[in-house]
Amino acid sequence: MSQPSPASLMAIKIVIVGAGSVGVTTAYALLLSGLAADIVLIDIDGNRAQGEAMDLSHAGHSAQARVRVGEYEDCAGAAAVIITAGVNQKPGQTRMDLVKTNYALFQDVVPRVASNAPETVIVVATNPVDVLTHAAQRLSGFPVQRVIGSGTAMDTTRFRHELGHHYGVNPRNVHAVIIGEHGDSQLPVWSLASIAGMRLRDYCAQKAIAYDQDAMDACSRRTKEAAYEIIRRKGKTNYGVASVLVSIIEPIITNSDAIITVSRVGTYAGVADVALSMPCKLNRNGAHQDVPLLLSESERGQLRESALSIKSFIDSTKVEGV
Ligand SMILES: NC(=O)C1=CN([C@@H]2O[C@H](COP(=O)(O)OP(=O)(O)OC[C@H]3O[C@@H](n4cnc5c(N)ncnc54)[C@H](O)[C@@H]3O)[C@@H](O)[C@H]2O)C=CC1
Ligand SMILES: CC(=O)C(=O)O
Repeated sequence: MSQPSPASLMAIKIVIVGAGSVGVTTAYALLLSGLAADIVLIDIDGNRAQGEAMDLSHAGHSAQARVRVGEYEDCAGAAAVIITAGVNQKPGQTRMDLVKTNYALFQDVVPRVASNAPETVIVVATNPVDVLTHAAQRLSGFPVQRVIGSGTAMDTTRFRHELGHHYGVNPRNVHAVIIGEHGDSQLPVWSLASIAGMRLRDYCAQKAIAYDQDAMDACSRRTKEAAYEIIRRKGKTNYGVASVLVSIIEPIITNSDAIITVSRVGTYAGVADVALSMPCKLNRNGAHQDVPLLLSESERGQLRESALSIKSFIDSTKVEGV
């Protein structure tokens, strides 16, 4: 697969549905990345979106790149459509508390995206992201690989940050993933976590330091609770997710086969027709699960619990006939 030239990158259009906090921070990060020439914001509050687009336009560092307000017809020809529209958590709420409101919104938004951009890749950020990734796939009728939830890419970033801080290494050089739900039933894959090609216990042995299980548990606990802690203090999260969304968009645009933990519809630990996060290969055709992750028995059990939990919320949206 060939990489697009800088000239063809400049023809790339990305649409962001939802010009709230996550949407505009993502537009800003995308603009500064230089990956897209045409960034289109769609929001029910057209006036505010217009103001955001005007402000963002002045932040571009390329005369060719622009940010503008659009309608659903502008999704035509987009390399990806990112959906960030919807209510966010208030302090103390879980992501699943948002399901009813945001599912209803997806019933309106997704068919309009899909009918105008039948070849695009949909990237879902709205919470609860796994349930809504499943909804977006069903409502769009797209193949599963072309509907991606940002999923635990966010949690994996936080987890690597925690481990990198603990071991004193750059988080980019920590190979460790969070899988399952982008939410309370997520799980760290300790059996595969490594630094410098060594599993964590071997890394500690080689460094002649103790492997501290309590410290590791604290890293995964802080990862799981990060959004709650941030929302308790500032009412929302936006910078981390914007950066993660750009890292998901980049391999779609550049067709570069990056491996990222994103959410996708599939069968996981024996639970069929559910969306959750596993490491996927990302390219212009979406997210591909080529190789099943080698999990320990207990990790597989936890993954099944996570899948069943998400599935129960997916089923609740079906029961209500929405
Ligand atoms: N996946 C992740 O890691 C993260 C997900 N989120 C989620 O992203 C979503 C958005 O969060 P924020 O940007 O903070 O909320 P926000 O309230 O700042 O923005 C939401 C935007 O959606 C727009 N909107 C509402 N209904 C719409 C419709 N029918 N069509 C088009 N636009 C519509 C609103 O006008 C508003 O501009 C929430 O569900 C939140 O939980 C937030 C942070 C991280
Ligand atoms: C809000 C949310 O889902 C997050 O920051 O992880």
